[in-house]
Amino acid sequence: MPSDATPPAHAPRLALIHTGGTIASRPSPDGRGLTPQTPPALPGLEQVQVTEAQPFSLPSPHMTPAHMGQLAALIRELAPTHDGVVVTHGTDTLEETAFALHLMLDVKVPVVLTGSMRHAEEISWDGPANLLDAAHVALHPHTPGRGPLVVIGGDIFDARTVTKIHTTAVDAFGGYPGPIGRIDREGHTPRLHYFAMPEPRATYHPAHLQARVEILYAYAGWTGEGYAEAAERADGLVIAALGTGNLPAELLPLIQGTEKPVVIATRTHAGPVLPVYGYVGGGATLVEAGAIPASFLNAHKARLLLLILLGQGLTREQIQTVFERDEF
Ligand SMILES: NC(=O)C[C@H](N)C(=O)O
Repeated sequence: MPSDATPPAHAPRLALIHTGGTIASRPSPDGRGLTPQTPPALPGLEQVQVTEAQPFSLPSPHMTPAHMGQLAALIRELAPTHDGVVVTHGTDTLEETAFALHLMLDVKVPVVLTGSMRHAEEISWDGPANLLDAAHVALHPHTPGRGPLVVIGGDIFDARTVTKIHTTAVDAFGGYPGPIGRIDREGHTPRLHYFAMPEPRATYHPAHLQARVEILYAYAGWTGEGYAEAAERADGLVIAALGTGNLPAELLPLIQGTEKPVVIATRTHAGPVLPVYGYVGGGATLVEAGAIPASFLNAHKARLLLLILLGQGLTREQIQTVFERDEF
């Protein structure tokens, strides 16, 4: 597979958007632990014209769908005058922002998200290398058409499948089936390989991101605690169910009695939700009761898809079709 970047005709223009996270963090002066303070500087790209923006500076557990919408709007504004966009972001919810952008953005230029696991005052500070990798990936001629990507530790991930798999390791990201590409450096020269072809994807234009979608997490012995309350106050539910999308028997009548969309994801870390089991609460009975299998999306990505589809005014049947046909 080709690996050398073709030099562009003009100086490449990169939009660098900072949103906070550990990549912008340091120990706070009051001794209370790390907080986002200073966005990281982009090292070693003298030939590139960089425009920086910082719409907000948050630890990523404070990110909301509204922030994701704000970020999408800013990227739409910057994309026409840039060749690539890099977003620095906390790693905790990075996959959610990446997937929300994947669903909402149809800009022509690459969008690459990155973060760091160690802060600027640590000996193993991984911010500069991740940022430089992300910039190289964003400006590489083989990147357009792949949707927003996540670059961490030299691995390049698709927004649909990437997930945080470790709380402290520098290689904190994975997901099934794994990276779609890899960036390394030979001296100062980036070497980039993609292992997958760009794939078509659907994009959505929700009128709002305010739908309330709650996630319930299944476990052995769950008899539906919390379900009725969540179904009452939310516009839709996602259940991180068991295995291929099964639940304890007590959940079946609850789902049968719910008009609002109920999406069944899995708490297992890889693989699709398939309605194969016919015992009470088995996936086949849940689908018969109207539940919607989440395909291979994890619960928090299924939640964002449902929230965006509700925000676009889709009916439960239309939502089911999107999930069934993997239109994301
Ligand atoms: N490594 C990180 O960025 C974690 C941090 N708590 C955040 O997501 O903002």
